[in-house]
Amino acid sequence: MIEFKDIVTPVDCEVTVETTLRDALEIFKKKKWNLLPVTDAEQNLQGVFTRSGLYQMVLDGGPLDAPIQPYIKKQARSIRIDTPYREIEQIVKTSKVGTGVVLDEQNKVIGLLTKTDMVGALLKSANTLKDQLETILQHSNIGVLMTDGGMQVVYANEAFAKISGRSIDSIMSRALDEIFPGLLNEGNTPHHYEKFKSILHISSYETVNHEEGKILLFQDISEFEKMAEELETVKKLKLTIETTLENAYDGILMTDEKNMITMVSPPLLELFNLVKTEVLYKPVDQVLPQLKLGNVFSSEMAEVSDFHEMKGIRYIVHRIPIKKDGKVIGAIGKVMFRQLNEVSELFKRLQKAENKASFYHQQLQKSESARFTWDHILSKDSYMEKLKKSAAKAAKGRSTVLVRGESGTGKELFAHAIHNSSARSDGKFVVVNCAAIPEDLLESEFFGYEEGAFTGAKQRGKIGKFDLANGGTLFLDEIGDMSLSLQAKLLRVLQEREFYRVGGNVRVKVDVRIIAATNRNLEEMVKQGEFREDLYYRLNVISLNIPPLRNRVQDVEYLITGLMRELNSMLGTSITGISSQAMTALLRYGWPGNVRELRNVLERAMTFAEHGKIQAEDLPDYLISQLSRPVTEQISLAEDAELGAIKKALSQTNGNKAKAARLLGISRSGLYEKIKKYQLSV
Ligand SMILES: Nc1ncnc2c1ncn2[C@@H]1O[C@H](COP(=O)(O)OP(=O)(O)OP(=O)(O)O)[C@@H](O)[C@H]1O
Repeated sequence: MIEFKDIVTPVDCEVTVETTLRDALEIFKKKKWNLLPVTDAEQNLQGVFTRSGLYQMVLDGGPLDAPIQPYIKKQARSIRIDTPYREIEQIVKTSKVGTGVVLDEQNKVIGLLTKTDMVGALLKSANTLKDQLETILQHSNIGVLMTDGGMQVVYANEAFAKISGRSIDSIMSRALDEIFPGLLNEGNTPHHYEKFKSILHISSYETVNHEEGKILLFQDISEFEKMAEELETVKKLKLTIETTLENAYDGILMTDEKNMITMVSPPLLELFNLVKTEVLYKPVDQVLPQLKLGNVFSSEMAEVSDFHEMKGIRYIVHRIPIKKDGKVIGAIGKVMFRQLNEVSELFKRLQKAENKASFYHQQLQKSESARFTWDHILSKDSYMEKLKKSAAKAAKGRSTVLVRGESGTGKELFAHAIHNSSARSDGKFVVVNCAAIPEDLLESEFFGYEEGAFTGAKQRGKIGKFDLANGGTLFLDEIGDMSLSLQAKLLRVLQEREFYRVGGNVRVKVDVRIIAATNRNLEEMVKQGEFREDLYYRLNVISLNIPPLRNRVQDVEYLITGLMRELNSMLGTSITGISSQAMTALLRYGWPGNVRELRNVLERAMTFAEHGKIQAEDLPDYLISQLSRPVTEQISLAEDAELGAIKKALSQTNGNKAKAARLLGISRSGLYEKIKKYQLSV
């Protein structure tokens, strides 16, 4: 930067009003100045003695010793040394006076400012400027090309050489149109110049010859294109994250480096009752302080919270820091509650299954002992009550008992209770399911076999069920499924109270009470020759006929309550309620599988039930569909009562319609009509 003091010509001679023409001539001869500043003894400016003043004095014939005083010009042009350089430039350009006197801050004369000084300085600053500009242009990544008025290239920088793929030497001093045809026809407004992948600006300037030269600037946009591509990728990535978040199964939110919420998933908003627009760009520690997401900014580590609860829903928070170059620049909060509930649901079911397994394990240990008593047979039905009483009486004797009824009505339960209330309750209660054991094994199951009776395994012999039940009760379930040959052997034991083991010839005496059960029509089987008549009579000494559940109208609701209590202790649950819809569905159903089916349905529903109550949706579909049965199929309360009375009468009379009609006080044909109306299967 040029300063004024750098271009001032110092004055090293003293010229006063007394200076003589001779001295003045001497100074002018030596200095080539156009004027001499005239000062007093304190260097204050008195005026100037110009070269033309000198000539005038000589022409006037002034003696050489005469003082120059009369020829001194009083109005001298002076400039203070602290005048800014720009102003000096202006003064020099406009002033008619070629030379000015320079004064210091105390207005004392210190030098002269000549036009030569000024031109020299301007030239120097122009050169500096040129050097600076050239340095900038050479290092700029904007390609620069300059022509003179004749459109010949006068300047090109490195960046242009790079953009155009030409060396500077091959361009310089050549006609622009020749090297880059058509370039000059490009418009003056900045635009995309495809050939050089640049934005082109063309502007004009005035050359020293007052012609119009061109300056062409090329801004490389391949960098921008790369950036735009990157931006596009970032945008796509953002969209992907947003879509993922929108559809996330769990609650997720993200924060930035100031821990402000930048993204949030709908399940999270739903869980915490929040509105997206109200939480976005808010500090997470203010909106959801319970998540403690700020923790990861100090710990810089991912962490998992303890269990929390919201609206009765348990959740855990997984806090994850987002790091860049080792610095935490945000956080992700993952609020897991859905899987958690599923897992805990599975866990609950596992626990229930375990409880069940241990229950069955205990029961297994108790097998061969009768577990149930009359109290376990739940019923409010008066016929059932009577049946229990008669069975209890029969239990006291020794007679064989035949328990009949559809599958699942509780035949085995009766057998248990009979044994338990009999005099042989201390003895074993041995169960044989005649339908479940293969025919060829049934005999050895019953009577056992002697050591070495078979070649092959189990050489040591086997104790049969009769042996086991000695002194106790043998419960022959599904007796109707026993083969005729075995029926004969069974009959013999019943008659003679002794038997032979398989492969043995020693008579074994036994004292066993037989309780048999079947759901088959033995009378019909006898008729068909499938069941021995003599055995039938032998078994049918005391016959207990358990009515199906559909004929025990009051029992369904009573059993539901009782079975739920029992199942709760077995499953380890505490389901105590049942919705009225679920109850309606259960009451409307026909229960072909009887109490066993009801028990299974309840067990399943209690496994699924939440909040301590069975809902309709916890029931299997075929039961839910009871709710949507057409109205015409449904019956009124009065009809319900009527149906109940008919069912009861029929079950008390063992399906004897004449007796049932009498009991109901209606005609037989009237009963037939009603049986048809209610589609009863009798
Ligand atoms: N009155 C009742 N009170 C409580 N539980 C009952 C009652 N009747 C039956 N159950 C239960 O129903 C299920 C079936 O009972 P049980 O095995 O005694 O029937 P069943 O008539 O012997 O069946 P199957 O002929 O198929 O052997 C058992 O879990 C039993 O505890």
